[in-house]
Amino acid sequence: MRLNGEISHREGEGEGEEEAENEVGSSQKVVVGYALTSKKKKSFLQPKFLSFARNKGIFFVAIDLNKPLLEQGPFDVVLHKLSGKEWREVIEEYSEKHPEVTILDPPDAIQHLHNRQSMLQDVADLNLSDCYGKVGVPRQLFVIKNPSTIPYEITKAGMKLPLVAKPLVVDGTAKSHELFLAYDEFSLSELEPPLVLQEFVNHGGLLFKIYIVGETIKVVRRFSLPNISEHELSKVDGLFRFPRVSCAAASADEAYLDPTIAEHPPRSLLERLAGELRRRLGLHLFNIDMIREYGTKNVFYVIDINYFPGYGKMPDYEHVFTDFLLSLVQNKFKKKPDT
Ligand SMILES: O=P(O)(O)O[C@@H]1[C@@H](O)[C@H](OP(=O)(O)O)[C@@H](OP(=O)(O)O)[C@@H](O)[C@H]1OP(=O)(O)O
Ligand SMILES: Nc1ncnc2c1ncn2[C@@H]1O[C@H](COP(=O)(O)OP(=O)(O)O)[C@@H](O)[C@H]1O
Ligand SMILES: [Mg+2]
Ligand SMILES: [Mg+2]
Repeated sequence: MRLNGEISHREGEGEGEEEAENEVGSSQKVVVGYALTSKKKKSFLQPKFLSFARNKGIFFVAIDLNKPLLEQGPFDVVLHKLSGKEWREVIEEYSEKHPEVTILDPPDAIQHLHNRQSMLQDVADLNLSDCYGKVGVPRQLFVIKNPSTIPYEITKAGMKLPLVAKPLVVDGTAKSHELFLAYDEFSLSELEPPLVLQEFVNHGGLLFKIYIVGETIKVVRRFSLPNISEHELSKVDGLFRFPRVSCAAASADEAYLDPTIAEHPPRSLLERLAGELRRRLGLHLFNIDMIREYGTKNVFYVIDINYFPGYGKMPDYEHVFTDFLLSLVQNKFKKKPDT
């Protein structure tokens, strides 16, 4: 946290700084260095968010990727979502030299979500169930090399068709979102490993996106793939690629839906799941794609976890994010030994 006069270059320098002090009633400021793609910057650093944050004394400063990070700042927080080993090394070196700066989030924790096997392992290990419901992971099989063994492996594992085939690696490229529905096990050998094959779970065509920002949880509904009946399964064979059916445009929050399908997961279950995942994953910023097994009251499956997702689409994100950033820095301030 910076006190008056310590600020170097920052986003919108000088604009509204006076208001910031009047508004915030303090001369404390928080400087957040960010390294984001231009797409992410556009969707996340919306003008309304920047001005709201500035009025709370939070300033966003673009990290210059053409200059050494160690020569930039000073920052209270570094917020990043860039791919590649080189960037990971830059952030790791910076974090070692600046333990006082909060890195959102540590690269090795983010890396955990770049593989669809390690991504869901913590949920599987949790085996979360209480009087409010149960959270698991669909049965899945990982295919690392030879696709010709898939039919045998599927049968041996007793996996139920249809299956969803997903690239094992999630690296922000469009390829990592190329998903297929397989109605028979033989067509799967056409796919290119490494893959994860997940049992398709009927869920009434609705998915819950559980956004996590530190301790805050926000749930939104999105349309999803429709149920697949036994009859359809008996008549259809083959492999079908499908688009990103649950993207932001597929919001179901305003739609009239069957309450047994659309009722949000119990809050207590979400609090436990979010708390456990925050701790085990070591992440502050992620969302969880969760589905309710069709016909059950509260049997849920986590099918995807995303690092630093599209918070710009999350209701009230300006307030949630600024409160989160302030709490991060204030908690750090409290922990500082009296100097
Ligand atoms: O994988 P999903 O469920 O579509 O969520 C995406 C995803 O997190 C995506 O990141 P990446 O996997 O392409 O790196 C996000 O893109 P941005 O980082 O550019 O925002 C999407 O925003 C996520 O969508 P959503 O926020 O609806 O979960
Ligand atoms: N096991 C599954 N059962 C039913 N539908 C699924 C399953 N896995 C994925 N889907 C559907 O496919 C969509 C994308 O899958 P997901 O694992 O979230 O990949 P991505 O990272 O590309 O979002 C989900 O939003 C959901 O509609
Ligand atoms: Mg998803
Ligand atoms: Mg995803």
